[in-house]
Amino acid sequence: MAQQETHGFQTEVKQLLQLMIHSLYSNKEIFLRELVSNAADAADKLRYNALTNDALYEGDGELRVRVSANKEAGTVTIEDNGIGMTRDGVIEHLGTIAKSGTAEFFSNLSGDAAKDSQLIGQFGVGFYSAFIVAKKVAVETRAAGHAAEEGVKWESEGEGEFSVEDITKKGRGTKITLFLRDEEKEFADDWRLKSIITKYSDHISIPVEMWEEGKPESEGPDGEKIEATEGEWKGMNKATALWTRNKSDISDDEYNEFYKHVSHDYTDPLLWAHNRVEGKHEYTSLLYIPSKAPWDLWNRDAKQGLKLFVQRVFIMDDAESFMPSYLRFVKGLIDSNDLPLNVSREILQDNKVTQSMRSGITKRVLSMLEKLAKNDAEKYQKFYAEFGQVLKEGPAEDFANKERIAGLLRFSSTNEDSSAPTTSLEQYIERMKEGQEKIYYIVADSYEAAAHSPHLELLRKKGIEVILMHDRIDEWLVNHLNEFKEKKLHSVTQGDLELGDLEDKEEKEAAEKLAADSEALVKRVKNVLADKVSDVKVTTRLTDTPACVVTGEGEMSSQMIKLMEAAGQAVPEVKPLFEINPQHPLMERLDQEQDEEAFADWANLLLQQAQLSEKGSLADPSNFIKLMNQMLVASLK
Ligand SMILES: Nc1ncnc2c1ncn2[C@@H]1O[C@H](COP(=O)(O)OP(=O)(O)OP(=O)(O)O)[C@@H](O)[C@H]1O
Repeated sequence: MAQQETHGFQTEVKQLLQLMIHSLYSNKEIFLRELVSNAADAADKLRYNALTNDALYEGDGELRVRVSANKEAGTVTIEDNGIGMTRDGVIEHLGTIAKSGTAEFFSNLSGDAAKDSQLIGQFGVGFYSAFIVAKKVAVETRAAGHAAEEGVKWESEGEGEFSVEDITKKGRGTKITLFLRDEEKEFADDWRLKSIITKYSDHISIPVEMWEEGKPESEGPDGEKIEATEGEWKGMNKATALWTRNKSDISDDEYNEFYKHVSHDYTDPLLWAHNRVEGKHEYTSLLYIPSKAPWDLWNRDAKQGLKLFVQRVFIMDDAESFMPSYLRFVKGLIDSNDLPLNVSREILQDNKVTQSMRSGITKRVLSMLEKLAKNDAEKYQKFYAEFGQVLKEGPAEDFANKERIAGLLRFSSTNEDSSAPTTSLEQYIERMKEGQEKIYYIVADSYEAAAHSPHLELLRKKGIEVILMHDRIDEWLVNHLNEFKEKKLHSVTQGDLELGDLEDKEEKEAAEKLAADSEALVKRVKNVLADKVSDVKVTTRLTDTPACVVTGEGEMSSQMIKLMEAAGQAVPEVKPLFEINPQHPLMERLDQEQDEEAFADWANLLLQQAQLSEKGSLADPSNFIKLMNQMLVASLK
């Protein structure tokens, strides 16, 4: 059945090909890194499958990849004896992109080559990068364990379609031939290929070989005879698994290249930690923090996790059981000596060894970040800008490490004039006023809304710092983070301000006197707003604003209500507490209003104003405008 078929590429593949050719031209040589990387993965997969079926080796267990060039023909060939592909595999893997969220990713590209090339790099170009330099690519492959006649040849010019055809291929594995574009013929050169391989492939754990021509018999400098040598395939790389080597023998470049191999990322990592752990469980971990967030960081179905090896044998990609979700940006691998070689995802899920390793690895990442924050604040800021939001999921997810995670968080604060998150809770505590016992914070929709909130008036006047939270996740965060270093976190928009010793005796007395003097006003306001508010009180937090609304301690905050409403959830009606500032001219004016109807209008207007400032919207905006206009007309008379 030597049938040849033509297939169309999945739309996203066409887009990827287009974009790649146009945006990665300044970094063409990566095609070799990607293809050698795939060959090494194919060798890993074969080894894994052969664990339970030794026959797959077909008598050839020396896995390697060979790279060669043909100058006359203008071709480069990369050939491996790894797992190979079946006909169905070829059509699936070399015709589609299997990552979830791919279509969405492509719809977000801007069309600006420079910007898109960054994104494409993060997306991972893989096999298709062959078309950066090739006008045509031929893949001949045969899956391990299948008959020689079950080989397949895939061919494409990288435009809309590709063909597949049955062939006979004696050797197992995959041979990829690149027919170079005229302007890329420089790559069909052994020296050029060799220099790229040495740059990119030292960390690859199987030999990457090139053909070395034999030399005829010759004469040495003293006339002695030098024997002829035969041509042979020679390894160009160290070919030992990088993580098994001594740290001191591994260069930064090698760590960087290895990162690109395991992560399919395109940029250098920000940071890594390589450790051999001994004791109850033995394992090696090589953990990387990327410098850029991947495109699918927020995609629920995105693959995450570490590459898992057991006694140096590759077991699986994306082993998610070793890392909590709030550290899902960490890439790298672990190599365990304690897990069985036939371990599966299911077994990993509730396994004592996994749990103990997970706890060790989590702590390792946290200390890596703590060290970075301490030693290189600038680099930490870079990290935080990419992954801070994810880290904020930590306190809710990982109770045992709550305090350490909280220590890694950064916020905007009234201590700074910028929205940049640079304040740590530790710094906040260091700057706390004498007598201050709580960490004050506010959560709002934006930095501006938080920084300009009337709830901060008194605190600002007293020089008390407030943490300004304005990320979507912050409300969720403070729901799970009640204290840090034994200091309670206290919302300035909920319940009493609770200034404790920050208020001196005279202030307290003055406040009590004001409250007593305003009793009548409070009562009148309560009367007219009875069905709209839970209570009316004299404020302790305002100085320049006539009134504000707050929610009670333990009640749902207005920010939480907003989030739930936005998510389309039913929210129980919570009546706010209305706080008035009797010293404000508007309140003084209200106090003197004799006409009860006008008084009610004023009170309603002030309540709606306070709600608008708190929520950014009103349930009945036209009523607000009507009242407002009514007042304006009255003032014109
Ligand atoms: N030399 C090879 N031998 C066997 N299978 C291969 C080989 N090269 C590619 N494949 C198959 O094709 C798939 C797609 O490869 P491709 O390089 O496009 O993506 P990837 O390696 O899965 O991920 P990424 O795009 O992030 O590099 C691989 O997952 C693998 O199944």
